[in-house]
Amino acid sequence: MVVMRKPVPVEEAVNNVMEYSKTGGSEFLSIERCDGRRLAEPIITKHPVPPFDKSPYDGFAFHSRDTKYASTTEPVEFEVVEHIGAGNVPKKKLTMNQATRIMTGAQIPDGADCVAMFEICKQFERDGKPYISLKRKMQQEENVVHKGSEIDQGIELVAKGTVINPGVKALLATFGHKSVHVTNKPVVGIFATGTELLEVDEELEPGKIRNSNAYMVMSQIKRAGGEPHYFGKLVDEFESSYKSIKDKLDKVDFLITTGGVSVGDFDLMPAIYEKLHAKVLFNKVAMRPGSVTTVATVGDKLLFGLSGNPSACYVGFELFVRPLLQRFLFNETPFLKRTKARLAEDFPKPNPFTRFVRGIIFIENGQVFVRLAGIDKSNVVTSLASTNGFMVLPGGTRGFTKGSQVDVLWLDENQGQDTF
Ligand SMILES: Nc1nc2c(c(=O)[nH]1)N[C@H]1C(S)=C(S)[C@@H](COP(=O)(O)OP(=O)(O)OC[C@H]3O[C@@H](n4cnc5c(N)ncnc54)[C@H](O)[C@@H]3O)O[C@H]1N2
Ligand code: MOO
Ligand SMILES: [Mg+2]
Repeated sequence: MVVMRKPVPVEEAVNNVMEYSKTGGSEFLSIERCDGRRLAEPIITKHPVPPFDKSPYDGFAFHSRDTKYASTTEPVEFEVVEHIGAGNVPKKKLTMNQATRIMTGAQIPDGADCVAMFEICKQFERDGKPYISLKRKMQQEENVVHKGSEIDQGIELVAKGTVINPGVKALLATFGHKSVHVTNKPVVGIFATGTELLEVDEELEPGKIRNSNAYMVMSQIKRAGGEPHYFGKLVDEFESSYKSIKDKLDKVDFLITTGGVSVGDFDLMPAIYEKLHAKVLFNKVAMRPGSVTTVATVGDKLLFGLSGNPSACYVGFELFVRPLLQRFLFNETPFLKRTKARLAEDFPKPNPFTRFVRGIIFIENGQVFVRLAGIDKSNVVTSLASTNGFMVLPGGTRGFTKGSQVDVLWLDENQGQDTF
């Protein structure tokens, strides 16, 4: 007789799993190879930015007091005593009515407090020497970018756990990080269970299907910042499956199996958990799809028994595995981003359990909408390719009409949130 399982509310199940979360270690990577990884330490400014007073324009630097009486009728004249480009340091200290020809990004010479752009200066020569004249007053500090005006030294700019994007990269380079301290990727092992499974390069045979879950889950692991280790597929045979799973447990940070978690005669995972002396946190969640999702611990390792049905497997990963991987990577907002969206079509099915419908979230006229990505069945695989989020339809409802407001979870969004 099949033992009845007690469904746990999804939020309770997620929070229960998160109690077993752990953070990972860290490693150094070259600045060229750290894209998409997360910082293992904050970026703290090592020096002021900019590190010296500089010119924002190509023009002439001089002292503004010399322009006090400048006008269209009485232009002021400066002798140009030096010429510097960015990267060169001015050697001359300017005195009255002297100017330096200066390029964008070059250091302001001593004795100057402003820069006039080429466009407002008239250039000429007298006795073989370069001169300029100017018909307007300049303000003190006009067109000077001051040392530290962007940011001072010793300030935390980017928090630990932040994803290294091109902007973060610019800061790493600005402050001289040739190698970057990043969080380790969690190593996630995968077994796909099922005698019916063929490998991806095998021809179809009667009663068999190709193993899509393993490749889908590997890709989900990568998207969540982890490193997948695929250990192959297991036929539904107890001893060999038990042994393979036991052998690999201490080689990974997390272990995922797909299939074999329900109540079928060849669903071996419940018996395998028992023989492993695993503590089963739950084996039924009040949600669709993925109600059979099982999470267990063996020592300090978490085992995720995801459903064999592709859509259920996909949802189970995003709700239960992803936040743990994010936490491992020091992400302070490990849960999927949740916002409101309007249903772009009717969804007439009643919901005994909370439903996570694979959806396409889109924006039209500034409003967020969501529509079905395809057939809403646990055993389908075809709706997953266009899925970019889940509609969250609460249990105990009789369906939803077009235009209703529902919660959506965003899958491609890096900016998560700190609660489920
Ligand atoms: N009497 C009951 N039967 C079922 C229940 C139940 O409560 N009582 N739950 C149903 C629900 S809900 C789901 S979901 C499935 C879960 O099944 P399992 O997790 O045990 O998975 P399997 O039986 O191994 O396979 C189910 C289905 O998925 C296909 N599959 C498996 N692995 C893969 C793979 N790697 N790639 C692609 N497809 C895969 C498999 O061939 C089956 O068709 O149980 C219901 N039954
Ligand atoms: O676990 Mo099942 O996915 O509810 O169809
Ligand atoms: Mg089964």
